Amino acid sequence: MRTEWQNLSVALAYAAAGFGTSALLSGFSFFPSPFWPPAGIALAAALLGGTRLWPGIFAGAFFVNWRLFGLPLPLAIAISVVNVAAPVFGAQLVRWTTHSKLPFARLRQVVCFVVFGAIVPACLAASVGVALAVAASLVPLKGIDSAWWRWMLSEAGGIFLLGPTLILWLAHRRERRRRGMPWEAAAVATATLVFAVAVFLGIRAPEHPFEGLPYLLFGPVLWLTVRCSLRAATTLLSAVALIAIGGTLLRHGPFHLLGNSQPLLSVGLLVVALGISTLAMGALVSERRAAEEKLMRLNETLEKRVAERTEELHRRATRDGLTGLCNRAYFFERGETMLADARTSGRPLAALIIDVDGLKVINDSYGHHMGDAAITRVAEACRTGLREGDLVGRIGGDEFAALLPATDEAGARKVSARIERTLRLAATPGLDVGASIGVAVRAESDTALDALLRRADAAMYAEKQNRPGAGAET
Ligand SMILES: Nc1nc2c(ncn2[C@@H]2O[C@H](COP(=O)(O)OP(=O)(O)OP(=O)(O)O)[C@@H](O)[C@H]2O)c(=O)[nH]1
Repeated sequence: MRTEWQNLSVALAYAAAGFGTSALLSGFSFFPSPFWPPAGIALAAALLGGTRLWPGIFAGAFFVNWRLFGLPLPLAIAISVVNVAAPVFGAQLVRWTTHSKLPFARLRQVVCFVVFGAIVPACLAASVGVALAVAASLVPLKGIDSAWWRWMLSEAGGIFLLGPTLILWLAHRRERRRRGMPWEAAAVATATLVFAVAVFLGIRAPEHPFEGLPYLLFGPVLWLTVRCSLRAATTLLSAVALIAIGGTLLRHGPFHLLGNSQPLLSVGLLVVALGISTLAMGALVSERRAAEEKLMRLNETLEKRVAERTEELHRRATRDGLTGLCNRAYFFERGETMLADARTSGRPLAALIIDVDGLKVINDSYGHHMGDAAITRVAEACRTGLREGDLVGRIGGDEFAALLPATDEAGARKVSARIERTLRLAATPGLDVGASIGVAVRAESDTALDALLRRADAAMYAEKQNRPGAGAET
């Protein structure tokens, strides 16, 4: 059902554009028309709808050729077939070569659109159309080349007049907006339209000061392309082109100064040149944005990796690889700070030295992996036995140290007992690990951590002497 409605819309749009064009151009010889906007409608339909919209294009073209131009039925059918075949073929070529219905994001796509979507269909339509017109004696043999150029340029002009604008509006692609952009677009578009009206409608041809004025239009149209959006730029281009056509038909505007007999073809050339420049510039802007976005994503990934690596390096520099506790260097670095804080505040600070019992025996009897497991178990017991805010580290092969802020000797002994109990509870068949723990508390004379730890070490040694035989069991 949707396809039928779309075909009907295409047919009506094509017929209305053909009707409007022929009404506008009634003062000119209409065959071939010097400007053909329905070609833009046909290309947009073929590009967005694919081959399924050919009946709509054919119906619109047939109405125009038969009823409006009054061509004999066979010629009307033949030219309508050309009117369908050229855009459908061109659109298929564009889709094959760009893999897109919206071929304006890359410069390569724009080149494909210009060549396959505009030049190829325009040349195809002009060649077959003029041949048919000559065969039907509508165009004299000696006027074949001018008819061909006129037909070709009118198709190409029609395509650039409406094609990209229709495609961009009908594709419903959401465009990224910048703050303030609508105001900027409105201001530039209004100024440009006023300028176009002044140049093409305001001044009659003989009084026109300068035939090059229309080329100033490149500025604002390209401005909109770069600063706002391609859709805004092509819409402005379509509006300016309609003003230029209207003014030129009324014998106003600068193109009558050129002394050529086909001023509308000059309008057509202007529209084609403006259209190609706008699409090319739009593609360059879109490519630059895509590159910037890619760079931003790369940057984010890189920053994430650097943060991860930094964290990893910090972990390796400060942590013991086997137990995950602070390593010796980091324990001393943080421990000195804790001692300094305790000295400043006058609060107690307790130190524990925890030494694994009989690790050598475990290693020798059961292998180093069991020795490692014993070390890990003691580390785990220390971790669970301590509070948050305490500091614990592995400062030697089988030796751990802990600093307990705001803790006196009695408190430290409780912690020591807790660690020993945890170790006893963790005993498993095959691995019974014990540890000797020495306790010391900060003295006023302790200016460095070493002194405090040495006293705790001596206490641990004394403890170890009292409980010989700690080690492994099977
Ligand atoms: N498996 C393993 N063994 C280690 C590691 N670091 C040190 N050791 C070993 O631990 C043992 C420590 O020996 P000692 O200082 O005599 O201590 P011990 O055997 O526990 O004896 P006591 O402390 O008197 O109970 C040595 O054999 C070291 O090789 C380690 O990371 N893994």
